[in-house]
Amino acid sequence: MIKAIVTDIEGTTSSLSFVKDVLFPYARAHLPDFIRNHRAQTEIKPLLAEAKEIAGGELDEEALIAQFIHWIDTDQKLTPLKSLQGLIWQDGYRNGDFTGHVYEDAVRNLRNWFGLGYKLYVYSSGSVQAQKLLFGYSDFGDLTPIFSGYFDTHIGGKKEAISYEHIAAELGLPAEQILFLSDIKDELDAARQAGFATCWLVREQVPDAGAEHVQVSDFDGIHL
Ligand SMILES: CSCCC(=O)C(=O)COP(=O)(O)O
Ligand SMILES: [Mg+2]
Repeated sequence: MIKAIVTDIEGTTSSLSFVKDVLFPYARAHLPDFIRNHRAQTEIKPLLAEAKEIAGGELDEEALIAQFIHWIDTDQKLTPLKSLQGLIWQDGYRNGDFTGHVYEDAVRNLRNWFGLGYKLYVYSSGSVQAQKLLFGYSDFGDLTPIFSGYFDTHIGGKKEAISYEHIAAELGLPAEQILFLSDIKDELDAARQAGFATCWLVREQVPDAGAEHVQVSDFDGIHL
């Protein structure tokens, strides 16, 4: 019996296009000045140091900026990049440059499940701050009250079964009582390996006849 639902964001609650065509370009455009203006701040310094370590070289500031831009362009799910993006997007949301895209069917069903007593969580490669911003400044207003918690790459990569084991431990629930929603098969495979129930959102994809996961075209197809 499902007691909690953990949802991915990009491609699941929210469109790929919002992330790729709105969020990533905004971060790409503002990242150079953001680093130049905030490099000495206590919140930023460790992110820059971690990024340099991942890049594996003694990068000066401009080379580091170029490295970050390359990581954005190649959609790398690296924790310091994701944290930095969250900080940059904060201004965009607060200034009203954009609101967080969430599909209507996702909002309606998440609200319904919340009302029925299911615990709702988010697990995304985007930082916890970025997740809270997207749902806090969503097209449907502030959706954060319906969520009980958020997980990002600090708990581990989304294609690693151990990450889902850690999430189940944090939730204090047996894995089989947790439903994971995602648009990426490798993530669903990892969750299934950890014992989670899974559901594959195939909104903009062709369904895969051979897949082990339940496939739905939107949240209306999910039956708990
Ligand atoms: C949290 S909003 C930005 C989404 C993002 O940066 C990203 O990498 C999407 O990853 P997801 O795990 O939600 O597919
Ligand atoms: Mg996704």
